[in-house]
Amino acid sequence: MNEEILRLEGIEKRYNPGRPNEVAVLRGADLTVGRGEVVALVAPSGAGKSTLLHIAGLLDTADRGEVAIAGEALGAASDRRRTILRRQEVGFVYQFHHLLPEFTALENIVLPQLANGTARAAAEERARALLASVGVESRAEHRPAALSGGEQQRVAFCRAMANTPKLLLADEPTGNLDPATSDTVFGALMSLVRETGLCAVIATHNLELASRMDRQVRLDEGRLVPV
Ligand SMILES: Nc1ncnc2c1ncn2[C@@H]1O[C@H](COP(=O)(O)OP(=O)(O)OP(=O)(O)O)[C@@H](O)[C@H]1O
Repeated sequence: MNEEILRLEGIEKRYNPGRPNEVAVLRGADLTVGRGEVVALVAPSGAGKSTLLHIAGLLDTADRGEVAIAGEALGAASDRRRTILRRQEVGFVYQFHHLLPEFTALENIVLPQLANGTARAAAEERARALLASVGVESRAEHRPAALSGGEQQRVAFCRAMANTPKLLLADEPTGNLDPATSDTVFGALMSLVRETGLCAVIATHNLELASRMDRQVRLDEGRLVPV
């Protein structure tokens, strides 16, 4: 395997522990993904895909188990360290774009870079290059509401890539698009990922899209098994 970018080991997660509505979602999930590798995460609705991605992306914590990003084990890391790593090394894409409605496409990609300490001119240059790489450079000055669903999602990919993360996590990134648009937009995402040599974990219900990734894993009773 290439350099290890993401390692999940023995991840356990319950919601509402000790209550009648307790649900043990993850029960010892293991996954290791290397640089340049794209893994499809497939599972029925409610199996825990979002929970797993949130833990992998340091948005949530596991009850047990270890998360390591780019070789750094985060079990004992401070909240501050987790926030820095999340901002610098992880990009997220969701089913719905979550772009800031009052800002243009360009600004939506510039802002995370400014928050990360990049100078404005460099941030704008990178944002324009990213938009061009997914074919929406002509939409740079539009606000999200003036973009089609497929364009919004491409801009969301660019935002996820804004700070040149090592790890991209995507939760049903084309789940809200019609099949033809989903296909084109997924193609744009894959080219962007391939060009940058990113490591990616992409949750999808779409088995055809899953088959276009390097390998597939399935969540089965809280554990990850190869497909
Ligand atoms: N904050 C929470 N509190 C209680 N239960 C939760 C919480 N978040 C998720 N769950 C439950 O945990 C289980 C896994 O949820 P999760 O969203 O991770 O699944 P998923 O595989 O991503 O589903 P989908 O494909 O429908 O998005 C579900 O049964 C869900 O109801």
